[in-house]
Amino acid sequence: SGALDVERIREDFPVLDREFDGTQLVYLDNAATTQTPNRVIDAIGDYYREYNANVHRGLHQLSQEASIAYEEAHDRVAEFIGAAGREEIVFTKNTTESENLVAYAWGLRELGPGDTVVLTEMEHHASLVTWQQIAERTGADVAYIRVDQDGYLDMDHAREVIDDDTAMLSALHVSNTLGTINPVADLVDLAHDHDALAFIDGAQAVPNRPVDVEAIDADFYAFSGHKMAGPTGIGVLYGKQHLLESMGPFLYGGDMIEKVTFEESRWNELPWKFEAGTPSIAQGIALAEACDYLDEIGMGAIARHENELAQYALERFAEFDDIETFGPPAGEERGGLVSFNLDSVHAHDLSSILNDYAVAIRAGDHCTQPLHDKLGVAATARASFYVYNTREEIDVLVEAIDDARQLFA
Ligand SMILES: Cc1ncc(COP(=O)(O)O)c(CN[C@@H]2CONC2=O)c1O
Repeated sequence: SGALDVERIREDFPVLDREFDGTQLVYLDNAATTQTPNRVIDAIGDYYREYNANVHRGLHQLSQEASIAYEEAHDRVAEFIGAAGREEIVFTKNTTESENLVAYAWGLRELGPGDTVVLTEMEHHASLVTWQQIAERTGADVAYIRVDQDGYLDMDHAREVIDDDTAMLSALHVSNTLGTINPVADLVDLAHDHDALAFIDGAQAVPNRPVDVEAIDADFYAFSGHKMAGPTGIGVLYGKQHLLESMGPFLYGGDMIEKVTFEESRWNELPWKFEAGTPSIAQGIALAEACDYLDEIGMGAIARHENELAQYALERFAEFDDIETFGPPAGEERGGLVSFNLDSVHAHDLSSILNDYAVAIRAGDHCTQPLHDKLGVAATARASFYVYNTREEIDVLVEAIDDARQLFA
């Protein structure tokens, strides 16, 4: 579809009308969390107002309605990412829990001395720390695919690092710090060439661009609802059915069982085996609504819009010789974010000054401390864009940065 009708889209997001001391909010922290459209907010309200009940088919009408809506939300998410069906869609709390589920339920049992988990230098702590810990517990090793000076994965190094000792590759689809879009299908092929599994962290991809997990051929794929116009408290783990069937549960308790005796327990069918206890029912139902909302805009159009804004931000930043930007060079496609530093002002100071102008960005390490060490910076400022952002908002950001520059001159 064509360009986004941003003005019309903005009407769906009440929070964008916020003003601080008469200054209109400019929300540019979407890689951290996106705002929530009325339709998604209403989906949550409707659940609690009209059919709040515990799920897994209690024998009364409300529970039937809640169960069906919650289960069908899995079908909708499967369709959104090109998965076969609900058996491959586990609802978790967030991307982090999805990563931990695989690390514990697959890694603890399958990894041992001599095995290697291959990560990338740009990994988010959700995967990097998780696999680092599981490797330590199992005696496995961890290796990192290098990132080059333009913020791209060094694929020659990837071909070297991924070898017959590799048991698992865990890689970002899109970097939340660099904006780099990784060649995930090629990475998965490399892992499969060496009989390794591949886990793709899609937290910054599913919300922002078309994702087809079967085309990528990922064994596992994770993302969060709150980064795709959905609520917090809901994340997704996609897993190939035969792998999820072969894995033991991650969390134990009610709903994830089929039969329990004093001697033993048998597990429920997929995906419920991995959904112990009362799930985030309203959030799961609202996530399906978010999928509808985004599909109506068009994921391809969203990716183009975000890249255009990122390129415009790079263009504006390039007007100043004291702004260093990170990630792929201007003109090369990237995710909808730009991390940058202003020479004379620490990212934290810049972020708090921008807040005085009602401009919301994020400053820090973005849960990629090893990458920041490699970049030689303690922190970066990051502007990240979504469907409701405009070029004019980037102009406001640049003007506010200029005021900050004067303040510290
Ligand atoms: C690439 C990536 N992986 C995993 C996560 C973890 O997601 P959850 O917090 O939903 O488990 C994030 C969150 N992004 C962080 C959160 O804030 N700012 C960021 O860039 C992320 O960007």
